[in-house]
Amino acid sequence: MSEMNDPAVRAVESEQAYVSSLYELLTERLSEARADRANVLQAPADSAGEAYERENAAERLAKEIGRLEGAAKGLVFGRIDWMDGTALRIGRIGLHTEEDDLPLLVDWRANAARPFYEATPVRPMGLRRRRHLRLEGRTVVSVSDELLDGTDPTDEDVVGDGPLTEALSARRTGRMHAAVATLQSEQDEIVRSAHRGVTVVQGGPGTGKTVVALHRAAYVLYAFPRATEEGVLVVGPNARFLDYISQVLPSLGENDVVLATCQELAGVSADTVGPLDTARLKGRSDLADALAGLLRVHQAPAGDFTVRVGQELVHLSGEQVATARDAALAAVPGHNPARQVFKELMADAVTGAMQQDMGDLLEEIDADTERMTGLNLDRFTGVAQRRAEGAAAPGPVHELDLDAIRADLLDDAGVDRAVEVLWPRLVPSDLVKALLTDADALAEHLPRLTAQERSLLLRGPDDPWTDADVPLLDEAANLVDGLPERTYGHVVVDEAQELTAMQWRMIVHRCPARAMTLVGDFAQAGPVVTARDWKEALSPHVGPRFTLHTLTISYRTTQEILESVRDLLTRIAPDQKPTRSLRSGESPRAVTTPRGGLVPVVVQELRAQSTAHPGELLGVICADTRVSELTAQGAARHARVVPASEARGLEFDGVVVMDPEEIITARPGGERDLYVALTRATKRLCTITVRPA
Ligand SMILES: Nc1ncnc2c1ncn2[C@@H]1O[C@H](COP(=O)(O)OP(=O)(O)OP(=O)(O)O)[C@@H](O)[C@H]1O
Repeated sequence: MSEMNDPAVRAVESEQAYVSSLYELLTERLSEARADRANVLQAPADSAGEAYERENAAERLAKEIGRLEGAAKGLVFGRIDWMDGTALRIGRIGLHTEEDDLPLLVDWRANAARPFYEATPVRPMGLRRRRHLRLEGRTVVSVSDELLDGTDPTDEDVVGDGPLTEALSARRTGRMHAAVATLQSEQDEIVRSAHRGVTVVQGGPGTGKTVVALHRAAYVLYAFPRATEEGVLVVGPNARFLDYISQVLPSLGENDVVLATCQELAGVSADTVGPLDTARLKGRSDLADALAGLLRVHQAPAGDFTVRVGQELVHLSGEQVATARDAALAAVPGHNPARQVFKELMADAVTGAMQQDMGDLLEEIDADTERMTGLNLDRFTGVAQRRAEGAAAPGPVHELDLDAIRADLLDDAGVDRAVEVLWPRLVPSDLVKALLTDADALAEHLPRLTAQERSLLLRGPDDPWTDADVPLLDEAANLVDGLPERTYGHVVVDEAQELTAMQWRMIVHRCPARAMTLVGDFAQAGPVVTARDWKEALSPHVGPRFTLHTLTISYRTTQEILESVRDLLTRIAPDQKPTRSLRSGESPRAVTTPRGGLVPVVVQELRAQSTAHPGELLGVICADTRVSELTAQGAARHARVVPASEARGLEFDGVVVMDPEEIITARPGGERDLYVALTRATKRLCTITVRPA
């Protein structure tokens, strides 16, 4: 068959013409946006308002430019043909000509694109064919078709290897790529879900939880205007992981999503890692109650209030103070903002008391004068007349300028000192210190902990903050200064099984609408977490209001590797159904070595693998304490050296796991760390075990 008669070649050529026109349109849109931005920036601004408008317009256009640039790679990847002969191209963003409202390219998130992901031969949704296009740069290099209506292929169809197989067999690059062209229907269903509350996605290693989380973030931005307005946040377990996923959303044309670890959210840097037992305790929500309890001690717990105004001492009773306290607490969240309200209420109460005193005094004078002279002073001051005309109280002391007195009171240093005694201004970190450096405060506010547990929490005043202190500092900031400055319309949490109760509080404070997508796997939980399932983890924060989905097919870990970890999985998560894999590959290899030779054998294995499989991404996962030794011995020349505690979510073509026993014993829950380490490879796994002496 000559090339021209080859349906694959013809299909590529005809798609190329269409794809080229789409790229031309994209280039045109980009030039327009760039020119508009240049014009906006050059336009004169005659007032601050105009300058502000100009800045906003320039920012909007910069975002649009970023969106178009981000979508350029792999701009179009799909086409669906209906049985009636019409067709739609599916891509990372939508594009249409100005004259014509009909899109030349449909955004993958649009309803019209749904059949591309959902149609099957059993339920073709009106489709005859689904076509995948593979592009290199702007060139179409292959197409591959699936026929959905049961008809035989014609000369126009190119039925071949599925694009999923192709995507899965591609080499890993160390960065995750969008899976928008090959999202599977069980994944797509969650990504496109209309549910706006809390969606939980669980599934074994490599089942695409991260893929679902990130595509869901992009979908939410497209489909839910409130999320676009208020922003989307993606939380990941560490900087290494965030770096791994960082390109996915920009490649879907979404540059505005905030990616952060919990530490970054709190804006606190704490490089020290504290002991695990302590960290586990600090993750409990009892700590939030303790901080709130300690704070109440600083919010006018009891007592009266006396302040000097001019020559007068004005006194408010404990009861009046308590009324002001309760009203201030109800008025605004946060101790410091509520302090201002408290102060204002106290100023009101003081002026009220003065008014009362003055009224009593004047009435006494009136009565005395009238008794002694027969004169009615009210008549002379015109008060009686004003009263008759219906003027509002305050009656006889109308002449006192209460507003001025109140303003003076609010500015008065003496008043501030008196308020400070009842309701001191606080610094959030001081509140945490006040709790953790004082054995009595710990005993009073953490009655449910044992004395030994409390002693684990006790710290010196100058000890550095640890990573487990971060959520406490954030909680304190919330209690002291009020809600976080930045909140989001939708929050996505990856490796969500890793969050402690205190970290969940951080997330929930930033998501007032409680619209969240949470993905994770409790079989992979680290040692700090105490919850064992979603209900336990989430119910204190969102109650029973979450929907749970389970992904069942692994796209990373080969069937052989999954089988080799089956016993381990039964031990760490007896209730979990084993995952089935789409991939098969080599059987995992196990190498044993005497203890002394461990590191050289690992480095030798890495060297051998990197030579045998050039261009592939190789990782070596070891107990955390071994990272520097391995690096010093040259492991990093052949592979990425990953501490077991940071392997969650990552993937490599080949993985060498160094000394599984050491990973198990390195920290509590070490078998789960090992399970994570063993399930990171897409192709080959080698474990290097120490032979007993
Ligand atoms: N529909 C898909 N098309 C192409 N690749 C996919 C698809 N779904 C998942 N993958 C790939 O499978 C691999 C595993 O996916 P992902 O990291 O999302 O799994 P995970 O469930 O988050 O894994 P883990 O439990 O280890 O964190 C990734 O390389 C991802 O790109």
